[in-house]
Amino acid sequence: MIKQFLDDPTLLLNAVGEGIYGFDLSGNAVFVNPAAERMTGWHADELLGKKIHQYHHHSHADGRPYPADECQIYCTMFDGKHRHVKDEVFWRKDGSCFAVEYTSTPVYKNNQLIGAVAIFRDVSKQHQTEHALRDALAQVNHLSEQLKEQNSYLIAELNEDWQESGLVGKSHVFQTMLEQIKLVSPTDSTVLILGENGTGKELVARNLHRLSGRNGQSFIKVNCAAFTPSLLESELFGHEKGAFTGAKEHRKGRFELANNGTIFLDEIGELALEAQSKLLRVLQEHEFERVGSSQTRKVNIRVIAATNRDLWAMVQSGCFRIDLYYRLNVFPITVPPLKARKEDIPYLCSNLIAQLNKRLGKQLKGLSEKAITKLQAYDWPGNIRELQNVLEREAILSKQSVLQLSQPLDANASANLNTDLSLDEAQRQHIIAVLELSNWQISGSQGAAVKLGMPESTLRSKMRKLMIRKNR
Ligand SMILES: Nc1ncnc2c1ncn2[C@@H]1O[C@H](COP(=O)(O)OP(=O)(O)OP(=O)(O)O)[C@@H](O)[C@H]1O
Repeated sequence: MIKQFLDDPTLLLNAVGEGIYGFDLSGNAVFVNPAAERMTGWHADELLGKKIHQYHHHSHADGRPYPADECQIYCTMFDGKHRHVKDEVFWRKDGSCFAVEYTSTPVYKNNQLIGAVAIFRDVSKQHQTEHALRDALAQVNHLSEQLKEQNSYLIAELNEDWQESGLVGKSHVFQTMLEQIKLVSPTDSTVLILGENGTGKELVARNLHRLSGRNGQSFIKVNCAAFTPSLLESELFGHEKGAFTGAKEHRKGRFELANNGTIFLDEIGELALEAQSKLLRVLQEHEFERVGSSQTRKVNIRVIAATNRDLWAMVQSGCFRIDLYYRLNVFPITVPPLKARKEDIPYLCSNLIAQLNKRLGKQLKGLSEKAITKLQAYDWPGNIRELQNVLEREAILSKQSVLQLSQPLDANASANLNTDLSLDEAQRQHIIAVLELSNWQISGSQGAAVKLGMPESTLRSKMRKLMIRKNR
């Protein structure tokens, strides 16, 4: 059996699936196997003894001529080196061509180069598959871009539902809080809103009022930390003319203004003990007197209070009246800090950026994925207010419509970074940033002077002093 193959080695060469051409040193065909015949359409007797480069290899795929002295197979016949070629075509007898991958190997007899053998494969199917794959990949990329755009559109749509409430968040903790709001808002119960600074306590209070039967009436806010104890009393209960120095006219207090509506006592933990007793009376009896008056007035109000303090600890240390504590703590709602609901950050950003676009007259599309990851890795001690500030800073500085967050998130870190700047230099940089934002327009409602809150003439003289000029 083996002997049969040894007697006629062409049996094996004729059986292989690859095309095989043998050449002598003049480039004439000395062997053509049946697979080569099938692939090219040229029969062996048409090629043997001829320079077959002219038959199957005369041009490149784009039609440019392929001179024989550049032919990689012929080169092997001259330099005796092996070659592996991938991006060429062979021409068929019918004038069409097909992509080939071939090797060109020198043939030696007694250490002397006597010719070359080219072994080739039709790789047009492989190329077609590769092209199809490349097309499919391009289509997938295109679709994924489209999806991303639609996704941000969907986020915006989603926020439309929330626009009225302003309360944005899908996280479990936040949804639980929204449920509580829905449950308690139609009642007249006193609500105590607890939570860190900037978490959205005021927004919750406004929504409690909006969803209540009192929503056609006033919502009156009092910031208990903003007044001295004596001023706060007149602020809450009003005063009569001449009740104290400076009381030139009688004035209604916030409780009277809130009659039939809602009063929101923000920062209730800052209330002085004396004011606490007076407040307790209103909450218990729904009545009070204006400062300087003995006339008792009755009001119908719903009370919502908020604090970022631990009121119970204040009760224990004697700074907060226990009876007032129990009066207020009827239905407590805790607003979660941002770090406890980081999955809400993309929704919040989408909403906050929409607000910034309106306010700053920008057309920001959103944040890059990297930026969102950066925001989610941060702990947000200042909560949503801090997030708002970061986005606003970035919106002012960014020249791109998709924010990348180039600035450090921690405002203290950025302040530290800037301590090296002189006051003039810090002013210079800020003015340039605002000018850039205003397209170097100084006057008008969209101009830099308005944004910087200074008269045009002051801005112009500052620009001269700080040598600020548009670089163009
Ligand atoms: N869920 C939310 N979605 C979108 N914006 C929010 C949300 N909660 C709060 N904000 C925004 O964050 C900012 C801070 O909210 P708010 O003033 O209600 O917080 P606060 O807890 O009352 O703060 P403070 O304790 O400092 O008074 C506001 O501009 C508010 O519109």
